[in-house]
Amino acid sequence: MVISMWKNLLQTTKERILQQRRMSVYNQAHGYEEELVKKQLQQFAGGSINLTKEDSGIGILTLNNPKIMNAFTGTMMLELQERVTELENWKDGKGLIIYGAGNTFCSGSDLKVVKAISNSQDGMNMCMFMQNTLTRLMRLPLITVALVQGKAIGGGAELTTACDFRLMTPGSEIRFVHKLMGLVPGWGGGARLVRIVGSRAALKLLSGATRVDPERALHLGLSEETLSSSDEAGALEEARAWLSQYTEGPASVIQATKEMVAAGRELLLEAALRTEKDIFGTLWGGPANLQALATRPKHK
Ligand SMILES: CCCC(=O)SCCNC(=O)CCNC(=O)[C@H](O)C(C)(C)COP(=O)(O)OP(=O)(O)OC[C@H]1O[C@@H](n2cnc3c(N)ncnc32)[C@H](O)[C@@H]1OP(=O)(O)O
Repeated sequence: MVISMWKNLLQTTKERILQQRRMSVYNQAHGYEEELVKKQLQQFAGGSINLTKEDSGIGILTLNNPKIMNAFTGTMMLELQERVTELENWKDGKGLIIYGAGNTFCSGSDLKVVKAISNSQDGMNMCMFMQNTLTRLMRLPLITVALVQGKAIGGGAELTTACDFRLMTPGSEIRFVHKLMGLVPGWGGGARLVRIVGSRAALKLLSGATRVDPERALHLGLSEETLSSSDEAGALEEARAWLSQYTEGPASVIQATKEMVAAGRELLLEAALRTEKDIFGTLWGGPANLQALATRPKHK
C-alpha cells in the first residue's frame, strides 16, 4: 500500500517535471495561434533538419540547407520543432550535438522568408514560434553542444545560445548581425546571450555586430574550446569525444543532472530548490543509485 502510494507520487512528480520542460513561453493567451503560424511557415519550403540517435546516447542534429549556408526556411523551423519533440521523448538520450552541413553552422533565417513576412504580425508569429521551440531545446534533458564551423550568423548565432555549450573550429565565427538589419535578436538569443556572457559583453556584441572568433569566444566564456579540426568528420569526432566526458553513466542520472541545472539557470532560488528536490526524488533509491551503492561505495 505504502509502496504503491510512493510510486504514484513519484509518477506525478515525473509528469510535473515533464510538463514544466515542455511549457511554451507563448500560447493563445498571448494571441499566439500555433496552427495558423505552422500553416504559414509551411509555405516556405527547402532544406531539412535531420536527427541521428547514436547507441552512445548522443544525438546528432544536422541543419541541412548548405546552398544558402543552412539558413532556416519555414519548413526547417517546423522540422526543428518536430525533432525537439522527438528528443524530449528519447528515453536513452544523454547528449546532443547540433551542427551545419557543408562546414558552416547557420546564417539565420532565410532572407526570402524574412522579406515575405516583413509585416509586424507575421514577424511576431515567427518570433514566438522560434522562441517556443528554442526554449524547449534549451530545456531538453540532454547536454547540448553547438558545433560551430564556418559562420553562425543572426538567428544562427541565436541558436548556438540555446545550447548548453559551444565548441568552435579554427576560422569560425559567431556574429549577431541583427543591428545591421535594423533588428534585435528575436529567437530568444538576446536574453540568453546576457546570461552566458553578462550584460556588458552582450551589449558590446549586439550593438557592435561584432565578429566573435574562437579566441574571443573563449575569452568571453561563449565557447568552451577551440577544436583542432576544421573538416566536418574530424570536428564531429572531436565534439563527440568532448561531450562523452559528460555523458558517461546511466541516462536517468545524466538527464536528471541537466534538468536540475536547467531549473537552477531559469528559476528563482526557492522554485529551483523545490525542483531539485523533485528530481532528487526520482533518483534516490532507484536502480542507478542502488547499483552504485552496491558496486562503488568509494570514489578514489
Ligand atoms: C530573428 C532572426 C534574424 C535573422 O536571422 S535574419 C537573417 C540574418 N542573416 C543574414 O543576414 C545573412 C546574410 N548573408 C550573409 O551575410 C553572407 O551570405 C554570409 C552568411 C556572411 C556568408 O558570406 P559568404 O561566405 O561570402 O557566402 P555568400 O554570401 O556567397 O553565401 C552563399 C550563398 O548563401 C546565400 N545565403 C547566405 N545566407 C543566407 C540567408 N540568410 N538567406 C538566404 N540566402 C543566404 C547567399 O545569398 C549565397 O547564395 P548565392 O550564391 O548568391 O545564390
